[in-house]
Amino acid sequence: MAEYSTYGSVAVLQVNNPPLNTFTRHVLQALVSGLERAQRDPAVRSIVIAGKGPTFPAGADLEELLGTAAAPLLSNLRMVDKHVDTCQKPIVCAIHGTALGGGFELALASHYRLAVPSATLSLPEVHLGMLPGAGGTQRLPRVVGVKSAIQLITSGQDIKAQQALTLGLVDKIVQGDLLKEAVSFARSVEGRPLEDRRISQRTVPDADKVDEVVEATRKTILRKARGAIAPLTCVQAIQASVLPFAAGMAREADLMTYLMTSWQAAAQQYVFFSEREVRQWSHPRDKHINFRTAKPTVIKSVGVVGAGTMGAGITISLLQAGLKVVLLEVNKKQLDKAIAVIQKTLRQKSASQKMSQLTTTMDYSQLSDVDMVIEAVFENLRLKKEVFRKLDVITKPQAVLASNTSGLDIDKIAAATKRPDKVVGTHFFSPANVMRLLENIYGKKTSAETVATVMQLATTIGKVGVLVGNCAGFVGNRMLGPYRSEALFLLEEGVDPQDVDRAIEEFGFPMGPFRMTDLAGNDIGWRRRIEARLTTEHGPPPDTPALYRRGDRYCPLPDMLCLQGRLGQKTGAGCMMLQEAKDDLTENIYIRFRTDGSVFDLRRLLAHTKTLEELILDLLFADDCALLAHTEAALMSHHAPSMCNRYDPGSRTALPDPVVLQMIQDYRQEHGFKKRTISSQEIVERCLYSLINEGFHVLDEGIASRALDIDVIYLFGYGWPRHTGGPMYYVERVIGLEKLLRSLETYSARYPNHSHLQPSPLLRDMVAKGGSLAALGTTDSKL
Ligand SMILES: CCCCCCCC(=O)CC(=O)SCCNC(=O)CCNC(=O)[C@H](O)C(C)(C)COP(=O)(O)OP(=O)(O)OC[C@H]1O[C@@H](n2cnc3c(N)ncnc32)[C@H](O)[C@@H]1OP(=O)(O)O
Ligand SMILES: NC(=O)C1=CN([C@@H]2O[C@H](COP(=O)(O)OP(=O)(O)OC[C@H]3O[C@@H](n4cnc5c(N)ncnc54)[C@H](O)[C@@H]3O)[C@@H](O)[C@H]2O)C=CC1
Repeated sequence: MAEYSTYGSVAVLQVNNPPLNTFTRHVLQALVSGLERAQRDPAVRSIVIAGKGPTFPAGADLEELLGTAAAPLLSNLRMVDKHVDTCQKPIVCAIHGTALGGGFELALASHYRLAVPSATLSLPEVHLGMLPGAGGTQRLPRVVGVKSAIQLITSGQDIKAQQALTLGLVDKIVQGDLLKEAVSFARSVEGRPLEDRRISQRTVPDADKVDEVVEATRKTILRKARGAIAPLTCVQAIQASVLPFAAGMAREADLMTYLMTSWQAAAQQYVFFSEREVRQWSHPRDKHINFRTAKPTVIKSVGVVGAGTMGAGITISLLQAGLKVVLLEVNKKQLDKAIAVIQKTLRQKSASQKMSQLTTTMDYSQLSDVDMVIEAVFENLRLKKEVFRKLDVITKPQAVLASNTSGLDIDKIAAATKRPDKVVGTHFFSPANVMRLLENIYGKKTSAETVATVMQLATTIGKVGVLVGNCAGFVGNRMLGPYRSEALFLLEEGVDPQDVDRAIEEFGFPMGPFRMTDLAGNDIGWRRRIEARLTTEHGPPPDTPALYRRGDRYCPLPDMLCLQGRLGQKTGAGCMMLQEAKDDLTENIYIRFRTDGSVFDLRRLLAHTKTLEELILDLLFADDCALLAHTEAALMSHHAPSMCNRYDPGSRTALPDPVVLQMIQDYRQEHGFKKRTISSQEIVERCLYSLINEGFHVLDEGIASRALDIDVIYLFGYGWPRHTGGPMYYVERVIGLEKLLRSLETYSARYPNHSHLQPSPLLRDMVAKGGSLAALGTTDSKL
């Protein structure tokens, strides 16, 4: 637990609690005993504390901290802190690996800190809904000042050894044998006065600015982490660091108690464990196929097909993980643009050597040797099937073929090949090199080995892989459907897009549904609806009532906006919406043939073709002309105004657009909707409860095996506020299943034709029988 040894006058205490040397009460007890022994022994003149194996202690053991052992754990932790801080013999911490939370706090309580260059320090408690409650909020500001301490503690960010040296958090970076160096360092400081080495005795350097700093940070936190109590409570604790040390510690302890008993801390700790538990996947339809039984294929090289937004991001992710990539694109201009984006991003990450792992091509035969292909071409089933047919012929037989489709049928794509067992969905999220989620979709014939391979790929590239079943939209986008529909229905009834966004953002989402659509592009959903024959490029399908599709309520507002060229704010650089371009439709929508440079009005072309997708397909496969459709499609949206908001040139701030507001008002009038005042609570409930209700359907159908899979998808792919634990956790632990059911019953009685408000049978059943979401699923839960 804590091994004691002596090297002449130096006592060495090595924490030995593999794999992370976390502090359990027994580890802490052993540390206390070791410290007492060292203090008692007159032959010992200095002490070194280190971690055995791969790391210095990574903090308190969460399972103990959250369970019944919390009280003895905390009291032992305080005892260690006291022993260290008051010790009359110099204590040197020798840091390697990750000194996190209580581990870093122990180091701060010591007199000297040495670290290897690769060491990382941090106080990540805020991510667990807590604060650094072992003196971290009091000692860190005494070293780095209140301003930096607030920044480091409220972000929980990593501090690399070199940065720690600059900040004065470590005294020396050790290049060679850490323990040997620490012992000799300890020997060199024996007998020196210790008072100025005790951080607790120092004063905060920027104490006079504390109120100013706190006020400024509060505003940032309220904007960035709306609804989360831990960051603001951390600030309160840090604010107390200007008081005498003992008073500050007492304040820290009170605030820690408050946080530890809050529902948000429990929610965030659930997130921590769920993020890890999704790796322990099992096949929802056959529990014998799971992470233990299925062996992944080793992937060393990956082909990426399509160098658009997603292809470029996926390529960056793969290169950063050290994989070889062959990036294929049919449009030379697009390929060049992607290469520039990849180069720039890798350069920013100081990873230019990774570019040597990249081959770019327009020739499919270059994919003959890769271990796996990830397809990221346009979202069109016919095109994807065509691409997979080609890949099946060209790639080696054992290669895995994955599609990045955001919702198309994996089985249909697989059927285009002679290796459906090797076909799988790998749904990345935009920006693919930033977003942590990888939604992996197995088809009817996907083999266990293929599933294991893509789940392993997620880990290899630093993503959180979640295994889900195949259905339209899979888990994430399928649940988003009802949420978006309900947001639109709210517009019909009287609220403005900005009201909906505000309510959802106040709940904690970084962006409401309308700002999100503006950013992603309103045309994405439009194309999907056109493909699903819910609408056409010219308006509702013939003989279709304006407000209904297949018997269900439908809001055509987004289609109407698209028809007006209001496609949203694209994520591309320099993209902005110009007020003057609003009504300029024909100029934006065109396709240019490279052969003679002639420009065709897309609207006129469409009049002779079935769908926009089919037109693009025809052009892609035509030999006599190279299509600039992608560029033109981007152009279309670059120049078009946004769906619901106005963006001043150079700004991403959404402003209400009077033209859109007028259009919604006219629409209400035309369809006889009476404007009424709707509360933020109703907005949040109708949008989020309908999304969560769909989550119950998803569980019922076995598309997701566990509620935690859904939570992880929403937390890591859709910006669901982390402090609430995810949609399913939130509804069960905070709202209550019974309340959800009653609310859905009320809303569905009021809106009987909003089918997504009809409570799911699983929800009804669970309320009737008192079931719990945590109990559903396949693996043993830690919680
Ligand atoms: C007045 C009141 C006084 C209150 C005093 C409170 C004292 C405090 O200030 C409170 C604390 O210390 S809270 C803990 C702070 N430490 C952390 O948050 C570290 C969390 N861990 C990590 O970041 C990564 O695991 C890490 C970077 C360390 C390693 O990452 P890897 O990717 O290498 O490994 P993982 O897959 O994440 O982890 C391996 C297994 O270990 C489990 N685990 C990780 N951290 C744990 C921890 N702190 N406690 C218990 N289990 C932990 C993790 O779940 C995983 O388990 P399996 O999935 O079963 O393998
Ligand atoms: N953009 C997003 O936020 C997300 C998109 N997706 C999915 O990823 C896929 C790609 O989306 P984006 O990157 O946004 O599209 P995009 O339009 O930016 O890029 C598609 C690229 O594929 C290329 N392409 C077309 N046919 C090709 C072929 N036969 N061979 C090689 N390249 C070909 C195009 O020239 C274009 O560069 C779609 O299935 C989409 O639904 C998934 C998650 C998020």
